[in-house]
Amino acid sequence: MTTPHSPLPNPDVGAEGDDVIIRIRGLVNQFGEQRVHDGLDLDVRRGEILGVVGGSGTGKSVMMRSILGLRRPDAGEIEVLGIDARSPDPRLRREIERNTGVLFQDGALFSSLTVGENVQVPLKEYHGELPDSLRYELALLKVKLSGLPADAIDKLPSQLSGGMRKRAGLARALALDPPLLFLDEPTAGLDPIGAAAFDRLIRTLQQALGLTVFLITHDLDTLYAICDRIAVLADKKVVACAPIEDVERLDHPWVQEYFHGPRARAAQVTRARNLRDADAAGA
Ligand SMILES: Nc1ncnc2c1ncn2[C@@H]1O[C@H](COP(=O)(O)OP(=O)(O)OP(=O)(O)O)[C@@H](O)[C@H]1O
Repeated sequence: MTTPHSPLPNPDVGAEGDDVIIRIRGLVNQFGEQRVHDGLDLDVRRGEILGVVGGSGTGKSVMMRSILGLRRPDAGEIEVLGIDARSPDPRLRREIERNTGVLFQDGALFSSLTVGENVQVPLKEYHGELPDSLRYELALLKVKLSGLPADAIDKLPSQLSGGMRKRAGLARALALDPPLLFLDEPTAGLDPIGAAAFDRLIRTLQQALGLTVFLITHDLDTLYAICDRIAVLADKKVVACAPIEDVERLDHPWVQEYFHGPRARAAQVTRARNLRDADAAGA
């Protein structure tokens, strides 16, 4: 699959032997006259953090919604954990839902519920048989796992900072121990230190829990710090899906502008420094 600009096609698609957890083929999404995706292919491998980038309006969120079954595509195939995401069968839909955690951009917490009650929403839906005290304990575990202090569990979202609300959203996304985690702009609105801490948290949780992470971001620091591969959306398709070092070299105008501007250089310097520090700490 090549594009007029792309010497680096989406090389993994169809590769033999990969443990693919999300498989998209020929995806088409259209709103009226506007075609957002036109024959988009993508494989997400088990255990990776896949960063999804692309200009504004290129259809990153629409792709995520299609994978989650929140939008029915106009054409194409999507398999999540081997299940057809387009299936109207509610049991299959539920199976996908039970195995995926989602952190939406705004956290999407219920404002009238405490953090603990928010985290317990999916637990109640899928494990209604559990006693209240155990559900509370499970919620507390997820709250702590997400890096919040234990007393945050009884607070309302409005009593938390933006960064803490993201962590509360993450705690809820992890409530059912899903193997697959979707993050939509997780560091948007955080200051650089808060964003770096959130990146580290995602990496730590991904490694500790063996998660596969589908991460939409504009944040170059996040891409350099924690993503195993980057999928680039442009021209209504995924024009490349590869480690960042390979994507940087892609001969595509948007990629060149994005990965070779001043912000990208700053992110590269930060990564080089972090790698050096990590080497020194390991030496
Ligand atoms: N429900 C809808 N009805 C009509 N058009 C829509 C709808 N949802 C998305 N679109 C259009 O689809 C295109 C892709 O939207 P999407 O939100 O996926 O972009 P994005 O890549 O996530 O952008 P951003 O980086 O700005 O968040 C946009 O032009 C948007 O206006």
